[in-house]
Amino acid sequence: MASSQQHSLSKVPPYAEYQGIRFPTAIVQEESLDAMKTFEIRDDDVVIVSYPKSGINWMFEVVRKILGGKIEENSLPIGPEFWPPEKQQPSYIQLLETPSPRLMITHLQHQMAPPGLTAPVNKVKAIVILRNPKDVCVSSYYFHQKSPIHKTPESWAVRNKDFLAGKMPFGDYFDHVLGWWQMKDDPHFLFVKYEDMKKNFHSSVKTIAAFLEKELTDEHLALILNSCSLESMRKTLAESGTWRKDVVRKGMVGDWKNHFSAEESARFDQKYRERMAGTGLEFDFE
Ligand SMILES: Nc1ncnc2c1ncn2[C@@H]1O[C@H](COP(=O)(O)OS(=O)(=O)O)[C@@H](OP(=O)(O)O)[C@H]1O
Repeated sequence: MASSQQHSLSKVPPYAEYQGIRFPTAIVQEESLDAMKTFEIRDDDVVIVSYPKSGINWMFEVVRKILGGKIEENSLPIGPEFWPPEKQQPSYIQLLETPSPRLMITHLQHQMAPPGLTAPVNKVKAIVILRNPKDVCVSSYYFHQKSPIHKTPESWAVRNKDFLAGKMPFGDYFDHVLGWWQMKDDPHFLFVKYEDMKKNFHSSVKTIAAFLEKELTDEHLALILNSCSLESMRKTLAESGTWRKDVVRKGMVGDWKNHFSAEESARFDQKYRERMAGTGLEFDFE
């Protein structure tokens, strides 16, 4: 991966590799990835982690509304590895200058994350949002057709194969999920599945608030449930005038059934069994 201070969207190739992982060069630069090795995580940081298209924006809205105050007022989903083209400086520098408490997101794999996030002595609170790979694959297929930072998939069949082969921005889905799953017994980590949020949003929000040590009044809870519903978020993000305008699409579990052939599904199932066997990690696919 070549480092570049000039990274207007039209001039860069869509992806470059860093330590064997593909990154969208329009928003992730080598300098930022290098900086992750020493980027300081603070004890009172809250970090949301996900593989792309797993619901990180949904989780971000929920968490910022639970935390309230300055975090709710000021926060945009900023990842320390990002360098949005419209910004003069990389996000990690902006985050260094951000007063505590900070709320940030990351799509980095476990081994590339700032060491303070995964160290045994960490005090940070990290929430990992996970989603079944079939729906993630479909979500990426549509998002990458719209997003200027991604290559438009050649076809559904190619996207399906590339996803299983791990040829995706931010790397292989299974590597990503299994890397972070190593933290499952760490009390500073909370793992939440997209499918569980869909099934019982009310209890998911309460679990997340308890993890963040925030008491929610009934009124506050109702406000979160309402403002983070699929339709509310569709409206607010569509009006955001940012890349987030295309984030909310169907927002359902099982859309893969409208896209996968029987053969594609069987290939996914086999890969899933191979990679997930013995991890105890299971998803609802329906
Ligand atoms: N409120 C709410 N409820 C349910 N689902 C929601 C919500 N907000 C976002 N979404 C769905 O999350 C998918 C986008 O994931 P990410 O936010 O991780 O995308 S990104 O990686 O930041 O581009 C994308 O999934 P798909 O609809 O399957 O494409 C969004 O629709």
